[in-house]
Amino acid sequence: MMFAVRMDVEIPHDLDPEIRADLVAREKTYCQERQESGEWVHIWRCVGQYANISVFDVADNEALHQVLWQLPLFPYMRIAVTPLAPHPSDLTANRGAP
Ligand SMILES: O=C(O)CC1=CCC(=O)O1
Repeated sequence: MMFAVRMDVEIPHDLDPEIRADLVAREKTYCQERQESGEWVHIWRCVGQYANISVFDVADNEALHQVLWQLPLFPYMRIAVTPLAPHPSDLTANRGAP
């Protein structure tokens, strides 16, 4: 199943800089591991915002929940999930269809 996920990050300004740097570094490693596994298909920066829009390809709702729940920055994020379905006008998805 495909999902679009918007993540808005709000790290408290008074968080210890070392803890902040560690969280951000672990977030990057985690994100790149999930990209390697094929679950995290896209990540795009929302220009001018500490936010991203990502696309996930996972088995089901529970699998997505587990991926998101384990984000190191999860406690500092607002997350909005949109389930995706093929669009009837998508040439790549409908090649060969009548
Ligand atoms: O910078 C962000 O948008 C938060 C984030 C999610 C995965 C990652 O590497 O950073």
